[in-house]
Amino acid sequence: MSSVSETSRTLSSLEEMLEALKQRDESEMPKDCPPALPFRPKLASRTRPPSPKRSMPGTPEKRDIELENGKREEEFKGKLGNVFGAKMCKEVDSSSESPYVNSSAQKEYRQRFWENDGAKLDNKLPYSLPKFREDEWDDNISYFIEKKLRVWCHLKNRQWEPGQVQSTSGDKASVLLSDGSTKAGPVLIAVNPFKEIQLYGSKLVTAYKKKLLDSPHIYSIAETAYSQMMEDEMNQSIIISGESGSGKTETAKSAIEYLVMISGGNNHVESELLQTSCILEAFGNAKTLRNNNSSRFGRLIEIYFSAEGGICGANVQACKDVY
Ligand SMILES: Nc1ncnc2c1ncn2[C@@H]1O[C@H](COP(=O)(O)OP(=O)(O)OP(=O)(O)O)[C@@H](O)[C@H]1O
Repeated sequence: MSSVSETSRTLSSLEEMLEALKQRDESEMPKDCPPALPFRPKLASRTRPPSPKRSMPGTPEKRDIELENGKREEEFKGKLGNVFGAKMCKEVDSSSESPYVNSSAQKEYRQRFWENDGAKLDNKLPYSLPKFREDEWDDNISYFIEKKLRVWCHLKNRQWEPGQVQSTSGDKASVLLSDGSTKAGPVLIAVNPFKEIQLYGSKLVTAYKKKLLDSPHIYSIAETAYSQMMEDEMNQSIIISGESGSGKTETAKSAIEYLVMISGGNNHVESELLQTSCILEAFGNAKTLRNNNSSRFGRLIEIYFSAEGGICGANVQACKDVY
């Protein structure tokens, strides 16, 4: 009985307090104040609304874009074609996440590293480190223009948009903004066979290297990347994506195997790469319903090649956990 009376006393005092607060709010509220907005219910699921920073570009028809110098300039559909508009872009802030960032601060850092430690380190290593090159930015730009490649531009409104470099002058480039679409290189769709198949090995490597075979294969993708790298002297990327257990790790190993074999068979680097893999897998793999040896982390593998096309080093980075 005593607990019931205690509860009713607490409730009534709470009600009194709420009433007092309500009266105070009403007395402070201006007479012509609009009614309060309806209560916004919480999202039922755990889905997050899209971040405005990552939102997709809007319609390319006619937009007002703030330029680097603070002026605003209208961008018209069809000024230089049907879908594109042209604008000037400057070198972007080095703190941003663009893969195309090549700010003066970064250049200075790499130059300092190379002058102080890089050269000493290079003498000790069994392979050569990639050298610092002053003209790296210019090289990239002329390559992008020639190949009509898209670049990501950081606009003044903090949005990223893809565009095509048209010309350069000094530290500025004239970029034709696109409607948000872009294209990638060749795409391979591979199905995990879940059994040993006779589709790998040195004979097939030779066949793909000599272009005797052109059927879809990870060797064919690796061959294209390698020959484009040698031809254009530009970095190439192979992105392997798919659901858990689809065979990404095994496919990556086949790509490395191919690159090692066609570049002169530097077994030293290959064995080190595979050993690194063992250590990473020991710490970062787990058995799941889909895969007995599932990598619970992403992997960025960089392979460095000499000008002659031989492998001279590699770098493996484990990225964030996968959920
Ligand atoms: N090309 C292949 N030939 C034969 N078996 C394969 C092949 N690719 C994958 N497998 C089999 O499928 C299993 C899962 O492959 P893998 O670990 O490469 O998948 P994954 O996509 O990396 O998975 P996760 O994202 O979970 O790490 C392998 O352990 C192997 O048994």
